[in-house]
Amino acid sequence: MSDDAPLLDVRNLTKHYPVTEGILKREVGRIRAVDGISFTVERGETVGLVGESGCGKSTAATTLLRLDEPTDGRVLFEGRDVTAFDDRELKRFRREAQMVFQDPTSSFDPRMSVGESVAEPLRIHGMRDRTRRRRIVADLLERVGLSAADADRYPHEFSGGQKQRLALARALVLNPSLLVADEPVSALDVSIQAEILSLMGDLQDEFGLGMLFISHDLAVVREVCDRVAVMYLGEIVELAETDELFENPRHPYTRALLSSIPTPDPTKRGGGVELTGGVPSPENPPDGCRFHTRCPEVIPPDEYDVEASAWRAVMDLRVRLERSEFDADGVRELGGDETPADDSEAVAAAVRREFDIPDRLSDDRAERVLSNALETLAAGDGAAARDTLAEAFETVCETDAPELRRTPAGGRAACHLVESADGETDSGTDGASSSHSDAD
Ligand SMILES: Nc1ncnc2c1ncn2[C@@H]1O[C@H](COP(=O)(O)OP(=O)(O)OP(=O)(O)O)[C@@H](O)[C@H]1O
Repeated sequence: MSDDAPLLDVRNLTKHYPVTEGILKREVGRIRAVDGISFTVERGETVGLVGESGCGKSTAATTLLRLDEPTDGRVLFEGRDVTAFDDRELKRFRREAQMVFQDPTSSFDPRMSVGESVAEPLRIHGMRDRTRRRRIVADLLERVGLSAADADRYPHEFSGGQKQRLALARALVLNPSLLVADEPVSALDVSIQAEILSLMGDLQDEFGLGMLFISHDLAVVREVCDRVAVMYLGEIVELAETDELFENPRHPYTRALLSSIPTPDPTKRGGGVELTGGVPSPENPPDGCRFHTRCPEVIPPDEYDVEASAWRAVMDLRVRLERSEFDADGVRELGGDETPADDSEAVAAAVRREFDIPDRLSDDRAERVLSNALETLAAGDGAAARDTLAEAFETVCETDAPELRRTPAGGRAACHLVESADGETDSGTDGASSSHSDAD
């Protein structure tokens, strides 16, 4: 053990779930649930892990605790390599690192009194003395705002908020130094959420806990976290001090997430960033920057001067063509009855309307490429249209995966647009890759 080492140091953590087929369970693909994430949690610090549903937050939690075996990467706990722990070391680690889940109801056995449930980890870890167990539980129940007498009651007698208090008591009964909380308040009424968050803050101070706080609720994350890591499709795209991240988000995805937080002041709401398209499948994530298929700031090639919204619209058409979700038949349907199938101009206009592409792009050369491609599409050759657009409009965002680089403000972001600490905007210039620790 080393006192200088971070409490938790996650390096290049990876978890892929195999996709299998047939009785022989032949592997035909992999779900890249977590794909090389690195971050640290210091003693007493709360680090938030945020991102849309399915981006890999829960998988990150369970694999770093080795409740699920990682596919690759290392997890160091107080400098010791959790990924190399044998059964005995793992048992000890399970005392030091605890998890709290979203749904407190399913985490209690309805047939056990809550006192027995809270004391269970003590029993499992060898404390035979029943009276001592009861004393510890009574003390903890009081510390989480319940009463010692509650120990003899059963889970159904408690509200959701009270059950989450019980879950916290159980997580703390072994005196851990790390708490991983996966959406700990999202199943609770908003009025109760604040109480539980405040209790968690108090307990954290009291127990000196480091905490990984997983949530899709950015308003909550802003309240409780010291630093925040933003995940997209299995990767961390930005990591920064909470104030910095909320005041000055560097990654377009972070900006889009923040813009979806409702605020009481309608003039401040949103900033109007709207993401197009759904989240791609983690089984087949996009090449380059995984966010490029939805990014409002996707970079046009140098040779064209096209405004961002028009460029995004053209990219949306490209994404649909690449995924073969849109072809000549789809194009004809767009036109409806008024558009004769052989009127290629009318069909092209219908495609522009569908994708919000302007009638003319402001850049003449880009417009020529687009009109040619639309004509080919209207003539029934979607693949050729796709190739024409791909060749002429290739962007760095789809060819190069940006590395997670240090920003001038001290955080990290993985985007070709983000200026790194040394003033560069190209990738790979300061060596701070996503496979390195973020211990700054
Ligand atoms: N056991 C599993 N087998 C196969 N795929 C899985 C498994 N567990 C998770 N996944 C997939 O991995 C991806 C990440 O899931 P995960 O639950 O970690 O995301 P999340 O960000 O926590 O989402 P949510 O906020 O909805 O819980 C998803 O595509 C999910 O379907």
